[in-house]
Amino acid sequence: MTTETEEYDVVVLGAGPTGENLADYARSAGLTVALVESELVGGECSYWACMPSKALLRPPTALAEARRSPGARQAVKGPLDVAAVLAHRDEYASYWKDDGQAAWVAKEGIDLVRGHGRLAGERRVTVDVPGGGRRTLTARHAVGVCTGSRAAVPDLPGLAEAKPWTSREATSARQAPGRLAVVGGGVVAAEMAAAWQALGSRVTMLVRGSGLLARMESFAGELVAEGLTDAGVEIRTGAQVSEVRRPDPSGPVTITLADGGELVVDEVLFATGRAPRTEDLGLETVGLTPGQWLTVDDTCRVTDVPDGWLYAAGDVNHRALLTHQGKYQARIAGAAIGARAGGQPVDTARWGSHAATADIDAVPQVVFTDPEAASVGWTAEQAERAGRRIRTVDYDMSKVAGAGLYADGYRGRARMVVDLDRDHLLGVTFVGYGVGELLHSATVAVVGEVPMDRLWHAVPSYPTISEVWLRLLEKYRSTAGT
Ligand SMILES: Cc1cc2nc3c(=O)[nH]c(=O)nc-3n(C[C@H](O)[C@H](O)[C@H](O)COP(=O)(O)OP(=O)(O)OC[C@H]3O[C@@H](n4cnc5c(N)ncnc54)[C@H](O)[C@@H]3O)c2cc1C
Ligand SMILES: NC(=O)c1ccc[n+]([C@@H]2O[C@H](COP(=O)([O-])OP(=O)(O)OC[C@H]3O[C@@H](n4cnc5c(N)ncnc54)[C@H](O)[C@@H]3O)[C@@H](O)[C@H]2O)c1
Repeated sequence: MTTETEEYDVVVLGAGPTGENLADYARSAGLTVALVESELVGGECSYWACMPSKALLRPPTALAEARRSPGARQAVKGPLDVAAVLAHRDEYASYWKDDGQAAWVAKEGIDLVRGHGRLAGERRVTVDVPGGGRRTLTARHAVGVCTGSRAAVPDLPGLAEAKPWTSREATSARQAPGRLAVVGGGVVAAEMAAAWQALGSRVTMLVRGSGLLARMESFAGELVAEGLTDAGVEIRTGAQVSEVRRPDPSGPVTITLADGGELVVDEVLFATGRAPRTEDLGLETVGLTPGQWLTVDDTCRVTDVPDGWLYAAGDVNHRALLTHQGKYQARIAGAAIGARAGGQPVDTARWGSHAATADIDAVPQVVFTDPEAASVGWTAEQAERAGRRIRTVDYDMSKVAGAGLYADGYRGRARMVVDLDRDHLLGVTFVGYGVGELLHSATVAVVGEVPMDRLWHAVPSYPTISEVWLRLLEKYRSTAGT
């Protein structure tokens, strides 16, 4: 076993979107960087999450959009070409090969170290390299943990032996199962139910709560559920799975529910949340508990480790489990590491260059179902829980001229949450066709804390779906003081 020690300014564990960006920003600050990856450079997002899932969802949505447009509808003659969709997905997952991203890492002057990395005490990392052997890396300034998350599957009788799908199989499967059960009511569950129903499966969602997308405004889950039901998905709420059996490994799965009911399907997807990839990371060598999410300050420094050399960004710190937020944290942490290494001032004030702020107060998210659900910032309930004095304004998006032109029979709803004391928006939610691309306007308004009277002067183009902004603001002004 090799024990040679190699020294870098910064060692980054995990080359997902967060680790790649942290390495890049630390390198841009003039630091030497080693980036350690045990699977594929690009992480979950590139191969088993964002990219393949969106590649599966876009073609059915495009087809549905054509069918909602008179004239185009008549030109759509046949069904979805499932083989072509799956081929498109394979291309977007780079055929599960990371040559392109590894080449980018090399071009940026970052040293890629392949293998499983673990902390081995302060500023020290060991890497078990493929084919045997171990490398030891030390970091002069910082170690960044960007090891992401994995699917969390509950401990139910028979489940492990039944080999359920997780998000990995749901995004990489080569054919649609005849009958698919989806357990969970979050984003993965809703998106994957939409995708596989469109690709030919008969999908049943088993949701233990009362509806979908519980973290968004409740109308988001309701309208997305309506869309899924219209597409043929059966949604059972209040459905708690108690047991799963697959006696013949190549046969069907029997799911038993807590109320005694049974469901027989060809595959079952557990989309029941995420767990941190920290259980085999040597956390115990720096006084932390293996398997925990890593708590960080706003510069992404792990708070429970003295001397401020350990950073954690992306899913693993549990602040906002989204690629764009992991990359944002990486930009902030990379800049903070660079500034601290160079003895420069660090601006940790809210919205400062070294303080992640948006990942708590202004997280944008698009759920790529049909209709889409898009939100940024706080829901009315979150704002009220935080003790803010708010007013919510809702608008039926079907009344917007641009929405009617966009799709026949447009269905959708928008809400803005106004902070009455600070006079700006705390959150905005849009649900409807094509609203994903509308979301960034709301993100700018929330992050910029644009005063409501100034927002009035942000005139949306006619006739676009964005005109919903005008309608919301008109309603807000006409009901002022109510
Ligand atoms: C089905 C699905 C769809 C999604 N869709 C979206 C979307 O549309 N938009 C969006 O913003 N987010 C989406 N997400 C969330 C997004 O995938 C994650 O937020 C994102 O991947 C987190 O990036 P990360 O770099 O923190 O972690 P990851 O992408 O998980 O990368 C971590 C990397 O670390 C490596 N690693 C782990 N442990 C070690 C170790 N000990 N040594 C070396 N390497 C290690 C892993 O192999 C991996 O490559 C989706 C998630 C799922 C499951
Ligand atoms: N388009 C996007 O931005 C996108 C897409 C997919 C995933 N993601 C991100 O990935 C993360 C993971 O998504 P997710 O959907 O797996 O998690 P989630 O936390 O959003 O949803 C988990 C769901 O599973 C249910 N659940 C949890 N434990 C259960 C159990 N034991 N039995 C039955 N139901 C159970 C929860 O009630 C919830 O409905 C999210 O934070 C999400 O933001 C984002």
